[in-house]
Amino acid sequence: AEDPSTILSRFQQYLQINTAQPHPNYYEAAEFIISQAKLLSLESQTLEFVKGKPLILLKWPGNDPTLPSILLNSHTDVVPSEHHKWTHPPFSAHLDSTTGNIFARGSQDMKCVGLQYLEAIRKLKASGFRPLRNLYLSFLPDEEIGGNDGAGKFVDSDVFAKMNVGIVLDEGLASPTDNYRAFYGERSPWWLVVKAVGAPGHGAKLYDNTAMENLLKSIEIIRRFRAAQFDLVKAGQKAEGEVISVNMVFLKAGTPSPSGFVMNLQPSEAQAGFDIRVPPTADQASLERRIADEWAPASRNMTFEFKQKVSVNDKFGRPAVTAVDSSNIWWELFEEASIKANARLGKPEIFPASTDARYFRERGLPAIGFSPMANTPILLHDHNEFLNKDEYLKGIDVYESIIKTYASYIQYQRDDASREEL
Ligand code: MET
Ligand SMILES: [Zn+2]
Ligand SMILES: [Zn+2]
Repeated sequence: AEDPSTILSRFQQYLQINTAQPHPNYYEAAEFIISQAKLLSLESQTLEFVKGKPLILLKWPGNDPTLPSILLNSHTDVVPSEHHKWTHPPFSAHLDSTTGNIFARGSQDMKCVGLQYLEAIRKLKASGFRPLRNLYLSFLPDEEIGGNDGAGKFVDSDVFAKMNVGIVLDEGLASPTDNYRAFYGERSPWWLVVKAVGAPGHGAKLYDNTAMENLLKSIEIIRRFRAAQFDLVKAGQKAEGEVISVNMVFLKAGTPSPSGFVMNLQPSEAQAGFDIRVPPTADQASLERRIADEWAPASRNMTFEFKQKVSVNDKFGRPAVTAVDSSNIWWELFEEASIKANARLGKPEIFPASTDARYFRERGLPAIGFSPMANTPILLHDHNEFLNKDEYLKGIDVYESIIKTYASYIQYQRDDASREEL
């Protein structure tokens, strides 16, 4: 077997490529991935649906290419970081020799997963394994800024249609406990801007219907809603992914002046932005009504606009979730493979944020969110994001088991039923 330090140094190499938004070095990442693919004799292809945003597609052909394929997805971009607030620079991929923790932006979200797929394939190849069905790996751009130019374009492409994908694996979250976490759905992002207008006037005058007052009423109502949702989580009645979250992310109002803002003028416009995440089981229409009637009512001189509004339903009008019971053979195989790898899974969950998996589920494809990181604090998008080297190495074995199980599964007629209706 290969020396773990060689495996880890490849991970570090990938982490050292600065693919932070808003200017990810996509081409350097692409070059690295393609060079790794070559060493593994995988077919590779660069797709540039949007200029400057390359998508890398790798293929390990199966013995029976007519069977639905497996897609192992990851994204190459990462979120920005405040370098000076980190103990080790975010692109140093520093390996702490005492703890074995590897510090880097992307160590959890989600360069770990992208390379673990490749390392698992390396091991399978070394053992002489041959996949029965086609196995694809996609390394997508754009995830952290919405995915429209990455996953969005990919799922609409002819290339994707020809791949005949049967199951997608995408990212999950770290787990602070011994159990790994698996996700069968995710909350839909609704990015809402509410705007108030009102009569401008002297800063000393008390009068009704100012823009500020109108906006503040909305903010109060939204805060009450937020608190009620949060209470359900705090009381243990609902998981994080099962409530509607709403967080104010900006406030904008006032008349600028050289020294800051004009202090004796009540502005005629004010706005606030909210990041709302809606569970797939939520009543979308009722939330829409709530926004129009209570959060931004025309009667209070308010308007609203969505910067992003992803439907909670798939293209068939059903909640965009993947079945995690015996009706979904891919879920059963996933569980079976985890047991074989000695990986304990918690109860499947709704991912509280958003991933590219939504683009696949929206098309009715089953997708499982999974990042094998147990005993790990959740640090995605945080300072000092890290992954322990042993967790990383263990994750490779878990993927080895999953890929082997998926790629050797022979689809019997019995199991075709659930796919057929797709
Ligand atoms: N993954 C990021 C998030 O959940 C960006 C997704 S685009 C809505 O915020
Ligand atoms: Zn992220
Ligand atoms: Zn991610």
